[in-house]
Amino acid sequence: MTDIAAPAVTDIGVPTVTDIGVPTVSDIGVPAAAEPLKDTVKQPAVAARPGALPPAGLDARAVSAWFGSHKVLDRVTLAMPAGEVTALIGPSGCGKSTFLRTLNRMHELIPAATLAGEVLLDGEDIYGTGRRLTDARRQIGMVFQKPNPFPTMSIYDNVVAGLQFTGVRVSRRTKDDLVEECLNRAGLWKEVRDRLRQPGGALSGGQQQRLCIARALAVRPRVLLMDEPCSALDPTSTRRVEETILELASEVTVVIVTHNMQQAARVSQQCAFFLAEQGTPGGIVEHGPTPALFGSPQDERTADYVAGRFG
Ligand SMILES: Nc1ncnc2c1ncn2[C@@H]1O[C@H](COP(=O)(O)OP(=O)(O)OP(=O)(O)O)[C@@H](O)[C@H]1O
Repeated sequence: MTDIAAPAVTDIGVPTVTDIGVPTVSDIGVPAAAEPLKDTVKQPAVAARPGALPPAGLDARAVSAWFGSHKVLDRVTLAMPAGEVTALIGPSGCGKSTFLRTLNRMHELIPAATLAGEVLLDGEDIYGTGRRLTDARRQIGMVFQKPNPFPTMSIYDNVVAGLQFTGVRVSRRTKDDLVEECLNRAGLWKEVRDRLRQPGGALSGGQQQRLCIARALAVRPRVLLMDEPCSALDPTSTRRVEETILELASEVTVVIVTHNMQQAARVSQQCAFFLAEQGTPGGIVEHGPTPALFGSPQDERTADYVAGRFG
C-alpha cells in the first residue's frame, strides 16, 4: 500500500476531505468460483433516490503512470462494465492501487505523479479538456483500506459529510431520508438506526467500513472504487462488507483491489490480473470474466498466481 492509497489518516486519526473521496467546496464552487455468499438478502429498495443516475461503465485506455521518472504502469487498457464488480488482483507493487487512483483522478494529487491515456466514464474522458477534477471525484467515489470515518462526528453526520463538503444544501427531511437510504444500502441501517447520534468512531471496524461506504454513496456516485476494503477487517466483518458489495453492484459499478483471491472470486464478475515483472512497469497480463480467469486462465503466469504459486 502506498502513501496516498492509504487513507492518509493523519497522526490524530482524522481523515481529510480528500481521504473520503469527495471534492471540496472550493474545488467545485458549488456543490472460480468460490462458494457464493449465503444470506445475501437485498435490503429493501429505497423507492425514490433523487439525483441518482444509473451505474456508469469505466473504460481505461492505454493508461500509463509515473512517479517522477519511475514508470509504474504501462498502457493499461481495461473495460469495467456498468453495474458489475471488477476485481484487480496481482502481487504487491504491480500498480493496482496506482491504476485505481487514475480512475478518479486521485493519482494527480501526488507530487511528481503524471499519467498518459484516457479514462472514459460512460464514453467521456474524465481527463478531457474542460472536464473538472471535482466532477470525476463526485461521480467516482472511493473507499480505502483502513476505515476512516470522522471519529468524533456522529454516525448521521458522517453519512452526510460528503454533501457538506460539496456544498450541496438539502432539507432536514431529505437528509434523514438520505441517511436511512445510504445506511440501508451499505447494510448498516438495522445495526445503527437507534444510535445515529453516537460517534462514528465507536463502531466496530467492519461497521466503520460500512459507514464509509454509506458516506461514499451519499454523494450519489456512479462508480465506487475500493482499495482493499477488507484488509483491516476480521472474517465476519469481511463477509458483511462482501455482502454489501454484492448488494450494491447493480446500482453502482464497483472496482475493487484485493489480495484475497477467494474474495475476488466471491464478489466480482470481471477480474484483471496485474503484474510488474523484474523492474518493468505494471500491466495487465489477462482479464475477463472471473470464473474463466480462475477456472481456465490462458496465461501461465495467471495460472501460477491464482493457484498461489507466487505473489
Ligand atoms: N507515492 C508514491 N511515490 C513514489 N512511488 C510510488 C508511490 N506510490 C506507489 N509507488 C510505486 O509504484 C509502484 C506501484 O505501487 P502500487 O501501490 O500501485 O502497487 P500495488 O499493486 O497496489 O501494491 P500493493 O498491493 O502492495 O498495495 C510501486 O513500485 C510503488 O513503489
